[in-house]
Amino acid sequence: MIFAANFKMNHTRASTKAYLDALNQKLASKRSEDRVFIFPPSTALDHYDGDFTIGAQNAYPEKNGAFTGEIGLDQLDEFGIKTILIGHSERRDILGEDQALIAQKFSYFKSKGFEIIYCIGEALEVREEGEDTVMVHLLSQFKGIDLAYEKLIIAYEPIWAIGTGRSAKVEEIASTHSTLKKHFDRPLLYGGSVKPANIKEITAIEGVDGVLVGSASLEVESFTEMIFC
Ligand SMILES: O=C[C@H](O)COP(=O)(O)O
Repeated sequence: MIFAANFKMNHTRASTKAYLDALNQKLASKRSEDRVFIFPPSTALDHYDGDFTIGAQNAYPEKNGAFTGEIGLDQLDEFGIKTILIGHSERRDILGEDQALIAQKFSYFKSKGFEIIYCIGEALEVREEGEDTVMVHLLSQFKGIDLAYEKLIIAYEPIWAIGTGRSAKVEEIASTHSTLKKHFDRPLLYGGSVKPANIKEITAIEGVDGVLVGSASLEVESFTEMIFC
């Protein structure tokens, strides 16, 4: 099982270090087959020792250059970062990343051998049109994405469940994951209001290979409670 924490625009260098120190103490008894990823803000990227993988929430698909406000490969290399989130709905909807840029990022970081957690998800109005419409939308988000890439992990995150405290229903997750998995043979995470109260039922669903957690990962106690569920 994969447990990934996306801090989004939360935590600092200091609080991330404190979080990871506390996490390390708890991971000693982690199931060996489980993997833990932490995606802190870019300002907190650094070399950290521990049984977890640190990843970048975002980066520009260039080594370096005139890209004001961005970080690129050079800045990730400095801290040995080789894992990245791409396609998160907040990058798509708030930061305006279109599929062309997302695919460009995917191709670039794939060419550099990065492990990629690639995010897809639909808005409520798409979900309300039914499963067939949802699937057409989700599959459209794979345009330009190599689904056979061996370092690819996919995260299905219904946008209407993100940050709402209400995850998708078990049957919705089961059905969507089952259909998606007909299109690729890669780990598939669920994200969208995962928390200690629902982690057991969500990770028990066939086709769920892990979770990508936002709000409920911000406190180390909550995140580790889910890892040891
Ligand atoms: O990347 C994490 C997802 O956006 C889920 O966020 P959430 O757990 O706060 O709903």
